Amino acid sequence: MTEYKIALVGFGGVNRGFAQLVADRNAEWKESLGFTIKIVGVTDLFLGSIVAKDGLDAKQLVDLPVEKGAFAQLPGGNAEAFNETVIKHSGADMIAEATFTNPVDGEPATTFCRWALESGIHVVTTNKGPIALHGAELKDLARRNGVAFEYEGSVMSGTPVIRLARQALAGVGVQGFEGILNGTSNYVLTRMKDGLDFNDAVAQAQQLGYAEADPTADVEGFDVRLKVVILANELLDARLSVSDVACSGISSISPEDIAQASANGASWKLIGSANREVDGSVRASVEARLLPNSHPLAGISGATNAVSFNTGLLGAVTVSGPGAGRIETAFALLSDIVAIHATHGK
Ligand SMILES: NC(=O)c1ccc[n+]([C@@H]2O[C@H](COP(=O)([O-])OP(=O)(O)OC[C@H]3O[C@@H](n4cnc5c(N)ncnc54)[C@H](O)[C@@H]3O)[C@@H](O)[C@H]2O)c1
Ligand SMILES: N[C@@H](CCO)C(=O)O
Repeated sequence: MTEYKIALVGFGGVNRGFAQLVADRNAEWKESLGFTIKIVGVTDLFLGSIVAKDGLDAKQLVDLPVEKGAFAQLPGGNAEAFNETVIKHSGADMIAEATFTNPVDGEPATTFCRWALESGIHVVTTNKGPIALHGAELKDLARRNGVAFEYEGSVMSGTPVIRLARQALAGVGVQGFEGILNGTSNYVLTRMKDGLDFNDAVAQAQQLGYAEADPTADVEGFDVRLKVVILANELLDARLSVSDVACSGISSISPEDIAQASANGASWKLIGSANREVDGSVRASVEARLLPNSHPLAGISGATNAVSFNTGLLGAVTVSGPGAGRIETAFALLSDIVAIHATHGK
């Protein structure tokens, strides 16, 4: 029986959700997936860090209070976040990187991924920064070190998109895509339609664990821009940079705009898209669009996301499911580990 030793880097909503899955389902995974997970280290800027090569009690981790330096309350724990020690020296086979997404330079998460990959440690991550901004370098680093770099949760949370398109749609001829790729902004637009004020709707999305550390990234389209870059580079071989993608958000949409759209049988949606042009180049954008209610994306509500791939052989192929959420995104980490088990399993 395979037992994967994992270190959790960042212990906010997503990795705490992952610890919850481990606490609840490890025994079941032994039967259904052929492996179990042992958490051997955790590090978080706010909570501190802890290493236990014999394994930590996942339930105890889940129940840890969200207080500065809280890991010091556990035997062997420390109030300081010894990120490098936990990543390189906890004895982990893999790290689950889930610190905040930095849309400017992808740091410090990119450095955390490099430390792991250079040390021959697999990386699973839900963080969009390292992939959108340094994806080619990190994939190459993983390949050269014989380890995996998996990031299914970086787009549409636990809903399968990246591996689905990469594997199940291989050969179908993906020409482009358009989608609702941010849970927070779609939740905000939906709640505004119900009559809630913009700021209250954003606060609710934060409460529910959907929003970025700085929700400006959600409502101004920056988060979708990273996801468009990730999908375009992955599926259209586009080699796009963030600066190649024109980007605007939803913050200028007023309650009156939303009411008027409803009266006219239409809905405002934040749409990320990319398409291959006749000359082979890829054009991508993020913008709020007014969709008639007959449009397949118009009825996608709340934190649900959807992406429609324009393919040569099948026409439109649309995937819809949760776009954000702690447990939903923690599942993406599990799906990455399942993929690693299939390709690198012991
Ligand atoms: N929550 C979601 O629905 C969701 C969905 C998909 C992807 N993501 C991405 O997953 C990642 C984690 O999301 P989350 O909701 O858990 O965020 P979060 O803000 O709840 O947790 C992030 C944690 O990282 C820690 N951290 C920040 N800087 C650090 C550093 N330098 N060293 C160590 N720890 C550090 C913070 O203290 C915090 O506890 C983010 O990159 C986010 O964009 C989140
Ligand atoms: N803040 C992001 C998390 C998922 O990437 C969202 O709301 O979609």
